[in-house]
Amino acid sequence: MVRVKICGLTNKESAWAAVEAGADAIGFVFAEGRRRITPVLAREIIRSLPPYITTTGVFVNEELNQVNQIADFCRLDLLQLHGDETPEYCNRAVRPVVKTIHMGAGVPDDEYIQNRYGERVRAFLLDTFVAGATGGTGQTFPWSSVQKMRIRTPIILAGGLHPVNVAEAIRLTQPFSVDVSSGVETNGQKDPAKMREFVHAVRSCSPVFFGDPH
Ligand SMILES: O=C(O)c1ccccc1N[C@@H]1O[C@H](COP(=O)(O)O)[C@@H](O)[C@H]1O
Repeated sequence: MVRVKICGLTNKESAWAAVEAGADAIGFVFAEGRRRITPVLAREIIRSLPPYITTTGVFVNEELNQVNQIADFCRLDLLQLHGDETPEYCNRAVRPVVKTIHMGAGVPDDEYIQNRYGERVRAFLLDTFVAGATGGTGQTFPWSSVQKMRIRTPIILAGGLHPVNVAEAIRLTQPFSVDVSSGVETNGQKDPAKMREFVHAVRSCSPVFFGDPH
């Protein structure tokens, strides 16, 4: 079953709507941008959640002590790092790390990435490279490039997914999980109906893995 993470939640109502839509994981952005949330509010939301929902904090080139403090304060389960964080940085994080690979027109040097980060991260998140941005852009990248990659660590597919395109994205990339932010928003706010449609689309197409998913 392909897991679903809904990211960029900024208030309790939308976090609960994501959970009620069936998301396995939810994400809070602590980096600059319109979806930024304060640690105090994120902690309050996380404390209110039911069990078995994985909570993720999104950071971009943040000072490591600050990341670790926020992780402890909010009781985050995972850290999603979207900048130039090194393997050593990932090693010293107090929570398991999901490291983003920004996908451009071609296939990245995935063997190099796997060798550097593979032992230090829980998963790689593939997001679209957009000049001047670090994530949450709503832009897709060519999914066919994922088929050429030899990453052995679980892959989370992100970047411009929405309820209509996610089934095709899963078919082409066979990820462990998908991650969405812009594609379940209306006028910049999380839309409960779109979140439900997104989860439904993923559940309707998810194959059962018996092999080695990535
Ligand atoms: O959502 C943001 O504002 C954000 C800011 C900085 C880094 C990452 C961010 N979000 C992540 O970006 C991807 C793709 O989002 P989208 O679906 O294309 O809008 C996703 O993993 C978000 O977690």
